Amino acid sequence: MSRSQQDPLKDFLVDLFGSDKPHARTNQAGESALRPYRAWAPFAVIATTLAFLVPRLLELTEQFSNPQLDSAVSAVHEYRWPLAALTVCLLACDIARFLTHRHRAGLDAQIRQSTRHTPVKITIGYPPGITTLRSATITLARGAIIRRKELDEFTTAVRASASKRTSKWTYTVVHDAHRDRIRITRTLTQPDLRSPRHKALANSLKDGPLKEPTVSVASLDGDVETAFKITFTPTLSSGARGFQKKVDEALAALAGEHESGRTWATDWFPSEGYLLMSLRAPLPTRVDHPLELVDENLRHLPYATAASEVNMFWDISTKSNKPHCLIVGPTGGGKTSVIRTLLTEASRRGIPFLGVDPKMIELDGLEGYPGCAAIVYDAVRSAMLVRALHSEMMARNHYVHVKKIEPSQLPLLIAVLDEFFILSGKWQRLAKTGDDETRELLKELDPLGAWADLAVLARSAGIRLLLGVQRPDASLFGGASGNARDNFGTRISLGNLSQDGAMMLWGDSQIGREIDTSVPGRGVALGNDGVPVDAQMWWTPNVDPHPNKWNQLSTSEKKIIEGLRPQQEPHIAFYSAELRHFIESERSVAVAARAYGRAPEPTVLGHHDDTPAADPGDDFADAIPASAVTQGMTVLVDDSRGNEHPATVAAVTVIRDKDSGAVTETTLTFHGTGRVKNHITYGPHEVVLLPEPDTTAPAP
Ligand SMILES: Nc1ncnc2c1ncn2[C@@H]1O[C@H](COP(=O)(O)OP(=O)(O)OP(=O)(O)O)[C@@H](O)[C@H]1O
Repeated sequence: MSRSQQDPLKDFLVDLFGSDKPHARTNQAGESALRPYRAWAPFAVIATTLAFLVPRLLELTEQFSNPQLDSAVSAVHEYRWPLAALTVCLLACDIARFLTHRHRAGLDAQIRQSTRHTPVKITIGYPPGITTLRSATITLARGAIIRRKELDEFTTAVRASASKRTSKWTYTVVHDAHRDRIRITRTLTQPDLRSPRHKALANSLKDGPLKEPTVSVASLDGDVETAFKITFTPTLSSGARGFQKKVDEALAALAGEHESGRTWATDWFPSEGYLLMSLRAPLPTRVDHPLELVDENLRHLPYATAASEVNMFWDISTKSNKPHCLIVGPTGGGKTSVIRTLLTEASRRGIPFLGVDPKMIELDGLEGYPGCAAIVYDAVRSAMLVRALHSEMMARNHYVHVKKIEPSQLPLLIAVLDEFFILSGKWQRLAKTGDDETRELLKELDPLGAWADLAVLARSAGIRLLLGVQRPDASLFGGASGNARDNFGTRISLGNLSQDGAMMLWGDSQIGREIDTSVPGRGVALGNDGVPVDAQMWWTPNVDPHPNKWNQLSTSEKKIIEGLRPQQEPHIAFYSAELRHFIESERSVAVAARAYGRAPEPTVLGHHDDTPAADPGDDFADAIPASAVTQGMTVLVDDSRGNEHPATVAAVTVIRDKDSGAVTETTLTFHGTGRVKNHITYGPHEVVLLPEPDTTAPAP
C-alpha cells in the first residue's frame, strides 16, 4: 500500500495544490506525462478576503494610517465585489480542473497498468463529471499496439472504478487503432429487464464451457421466452456431439420447466457459432398408428413421432441414401410393432413384402395380409428364400440392363429378416449337425453370402431389406462385407443400448442409452436430417385375423387394423423364376400347414409321450454372436455325436483385426474334467446357441 493511500488528507492536498513531481502516483510502467495540478483560486480568495476586511484592518492599525494608504485601501475595498465574483469563477474553474485532473490521473494509471503504454495526451470531455467520468479520449504514441486482452483489462478497470461510485452508467471503451487513440463514453445503464431464466442462463454460461457466450431472446410468447439464441466463439469441442449433449443437459436444467409444459431442445450450428434453445412439444407416450396417410410420398414409410410432432419415416425411394432398415431391440422392446407399422404402411402404398421369422411368433400375423408374398419360418426354407431373393436381384439387374430402363422404374419389394442371429444360429447348427442332404443344400445355398450380396447390391434392384436384431453387432450385418452395415442407413433402436451398441448404431457412445423404458415403444430413430432423435414408435396391433388373436384386441385396436387394410392387394411382380417358384411352393406349404397343421398337445410329467421329437433346429432359445458371449454365460456346446449340452463359459478370448477392429476369431474356454480345459474357436460370423433367452442385452 502506498503512503498516499494511507493518508487520504495528504492525498487530497497533494492533488489540490500539486507536487513538484510530474504526478504523485506515477508507477513502474513509466513516467507519467501528466502536468501537476495547481489551483488558481487560493490567491484570489486571499485577495478578496483582504478586500473585504481591509477597512477593519485599518481601524485596528490607526496609528499607522496615512492618507495615501487610506485611498489605496478604499480603492481595493471598492473592487471587493468584482473580486469576489472573479474568485467564485476561479473556484468553479478550479473544481472543474481538479475533477479533470483526477479523472486524467486515474485513466493515466489504468492505461499504463493494463497496456504498459504511457498516454501522450488525455482529454477529458467537459463538463468532467463530478463522481464519475463523462467521456475521455486517450491519445497514445504513434503505432502503439494494444492487444485484445489488454484492452479488456483496461475496460474492466474503467468500469470497476466507475461502479464503485454508481451503477447508473455503462462505459464503452473503443480502441481506434488507426488513430492511436482510445475513446471512453458512457450511456445510461438500461434497467435489467431480463427474466430470472435469462439471467440464470447468461450468468452460468459466463463460467461455462462455451467460449465468449452471449444469450439473447430469440422468441417470446407474451412476456415468456420461448427460445434463446446463444452465440459463442467456435472451438474444437463445440463441434463434438458428446460436448454438445452435456451442454444441452445443463442448459435444459438451468432453464427449468417451462410454463407451457413443453421441454427445451437445442439445435447446434457450431460452424456459425451459435445454438438455438427452443421449446418442443414433449414426446407423446403413445401414438396409435394413424389411419390417414401422414406422408403423402408413397416411397416414405412413416413409423414414429419425434418431439414437435415430427414424423419419422423410412425412405425407400431410389434416391434414398439409407435404403435398408435395421431395427435393434431386446425382447419385448416393441420391434415387432415397428415391423408391422412399416409393412402395413408399405402395403397401403402398394408395395409387397416377404419375411423370415425364425421365432415363428413375430410376423406370423402378417401371413395372408395384402401384399404379403410369404412369411417363412423354417431355417432351410429361409435359406432357400434368401438365395431366391438373390436370384431375383440378379434377374432385376439383368432386366434393367437389357430393357435400358431406370432402376427406379422397377417395382419395390421389401424383404424382412427378423431375429437374424437366431436364423444364423439355425443355419450354423444345420450346417454342422443336419443330415448329409441338408448340409449339402445349405452349403450350396450359402445364405449368409447371398445376404451379404443383397445388403450391398439389392438397392439398385428395387429390393429393400428390413433386418431385426436383438443387439447390434458388426460381424453379422452382411457376412464378410464391411460395407453392408453402412447400407442399413435407416436405423431404429428400442429400449436402451449398451455403450458399444450405441457406438455401432449411432457413432456416439451416449445416444440411445437413457431411453425412458417405462414407455413401451420409446426409442431412437434416425431423423430425416440424418441426426438420431428420441422418438415414440407407433403402435400397430397384431393384424392376425385368427379369432384367437383378433378377439384379444380392443375395439380401437380392431379399428386401426381395419382402417389400415388396403382395398387393393399390392401387385407382386417376379423377375426370376426362382423367387416365383419359391413363393408358389411356400404358399402351398402354408395352405397345407393351415389345413392339416398339427401341434402336439401339452403332456404332463410321467405321462407317456409318443409324439415325434421336435425339430432339432428348435431346441435352443436364443443365439448371439460368439464375440458377444461373456464369462459365466451358459451356452450350448455340441458333443461329438451332434447333441447339444449346456456349459458354462470360463473365459472368452476375442481376437480382432489390428486395423479395422473387426472380430477375426473368438475362443470360448470351458472347464473340463480335473485340470483339463476345453477350448472352442468360432469364426468371425459364427453365433453361439443359448439354452435360455439372452439376458445380457440391455433390458427394454
Ligand atoms: N409402439 C408401441 N406403443 C405402445 N405399446 C407398445 C409399442 N410397442 C410395443 N408395445 C407394447 O410392448 C409389447 C411388446 O411389443 P412387441 O411384441 O412388439 O415386442 P418385440 O420387441 O417384438 O418383442 P419380441 O422380440 O419378444 O417379440 C406389446 O404387446 C405392447 O403392449
